[in-house]
Amino acid sequence: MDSPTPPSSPPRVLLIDDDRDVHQAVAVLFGRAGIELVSAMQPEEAYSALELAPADAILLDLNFTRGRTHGEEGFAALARLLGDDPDAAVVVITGHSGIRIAVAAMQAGAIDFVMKPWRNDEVLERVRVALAHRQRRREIAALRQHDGIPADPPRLLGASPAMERVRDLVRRVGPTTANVLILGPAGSGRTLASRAIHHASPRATGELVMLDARAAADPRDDVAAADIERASGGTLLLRHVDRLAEVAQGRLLARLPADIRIIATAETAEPLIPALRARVGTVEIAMPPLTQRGADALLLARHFARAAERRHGKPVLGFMPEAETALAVTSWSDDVRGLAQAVERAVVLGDGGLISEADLGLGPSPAEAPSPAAVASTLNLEESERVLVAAALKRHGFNVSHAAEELGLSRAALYRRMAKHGL
Ligand SMILES: Nc1ncnc2c1ncn2[C@@H]1O[C@H](COP(=O)(O)OP(=O)(O)OP(=O)(O)O)[C@@H](O)[C@H]1O
Repeated sequence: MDSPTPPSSPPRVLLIDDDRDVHQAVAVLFGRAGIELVSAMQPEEAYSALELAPADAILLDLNFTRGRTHGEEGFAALARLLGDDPDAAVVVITGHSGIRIAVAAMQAGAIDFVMKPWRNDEVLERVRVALAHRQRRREIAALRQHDGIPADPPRLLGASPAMERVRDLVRRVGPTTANVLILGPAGSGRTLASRAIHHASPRATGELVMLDARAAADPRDDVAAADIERASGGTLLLRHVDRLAEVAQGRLLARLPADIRIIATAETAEPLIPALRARVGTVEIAMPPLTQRGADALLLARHFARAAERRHGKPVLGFMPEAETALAVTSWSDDVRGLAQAVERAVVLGDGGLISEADLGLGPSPAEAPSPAAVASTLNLEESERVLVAAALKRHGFNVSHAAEELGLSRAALYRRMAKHGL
C-alpha cells in the first residue's frame, strides 16, 4: 500500500462506474480542474486500486448490472468501502429519479450524491466538498497521531463468502480492545488482518509491535519484556506463537500485562497451552487457505499483477484462459504470498503480453493435473469436488460438454458446480 497523497500533489479521486463514457467525460472534467482520476469499472477493481494507492474521495455509481436500478450492488460497495475505511469520503451517483436512493445512501454514510445526467459544475462542487471533508478528517487524525498523517487502512481483498466472514469479524473486533487469535496457513494474510484490526482500534495511534516467535534462536527463549512494554497503548502482535515451546508459552503468559491488546497468529491452535489460548483468543478468526476461496485466487492474481505493473513499470495484458483455470486450482506452498510471488515473477520476466501457465511456473501438461487419489488424500469433500471439476475443465480446454461427460454429470449439473466453486 502506498502512503497517502502528499499535500502538494493533486487530489486523487476514484470513480467507480461501469460506463466508459462517464469515465471519459469525468477524465476531461477532472483534467481541467487539476484532479487526478483513478478509474474502476467494478467495485472489486476499486478495492484493488485503493489497496495500491489511496484515494482522497470516491465517486460511486450504484448500479453495475444492466437493467438494475435499485442500487443493491452500490449499497454493498458503499458498506464495504466504509467498513474498510470509516473515513472514506464517498459521493454516490444515482439516476434521474433516484432521490430516495440518494437519501438512503447518505443515511448509510455517503457524504453527498449527484444525479445523472449531471451538470459539470455540480459534480465538481460535490467532489470538492468530499475532498474538504476528507482533509478535515485527516487533520483531526493527525492531531491525535502526533507523527503525521495516518496511513490508509490495510485491505483484505476477496469476494468469496469465506473472506466476507473474515472481513466481518475484523470489522466487529477491530474497534474493541479484545484479544484475537488468527489461525491459518503461513502466507494466508494473518499479518494483514492483524494490521487491519489494529488500524480500526482505539489504539491505532499507538504502535503495532510485532514479535516473531520464530526469531528466537531457541524455542525456549523468552519473548523480550521490553518489546511487550513498548506495545502498551498500542497492540502487541505475537506472530507464529505456536512455534514457542510450552515452557516459553507459560513464561510469556506470565509476562503479559493485563491492560495490553494482543493479536496472535498461528497455523493451528493445538500446540498452544490452554491458558495461553484462552488469554490471546478471546475471539478466534480462521483465515481460510486460498484454495477455499473460489474465484478469489484469480481476483488476487489480477491485483498482484497490477501491483507488479506499478512497481516495475512493466505493462501486463492479463492471464491466458488456461492460466486462469490453473490459478483457480493451485495450492501454493506459501498460500497468498506464494501466488503474489509467482505473479510478480511472471510480470518481471514476461514480455508484457498475456501471462501463461508456464510463466507462473505451473505445469501445462494434462498429466500433471491432480489425480482423484492425490486429491482425496489431502482435501475435504468440498475442496476435492472443486479441484476435480477444475481439473476436468482444464483437461478439456474448458469445453463444458466434454468435461461433464468425463465427470459423469449433466451439463446443467456441471454448470451448477462451476458456479458454486466460482470457476
Ligand atoms: N486477502 C488479501 N488481500 C490482499 N493481499 C493479501 C491478502 N492476503 C494476503 N495478502 C498479501 O499476501 C502477503 C502475505 O500475507 P501475510 O504476511 O499477512 O501472511 P501471514 O499469514 O501473516 O504469513 P506469515 O506469518 O508467514 O508472514 C502479504 O503481502 C499480504 O499483503
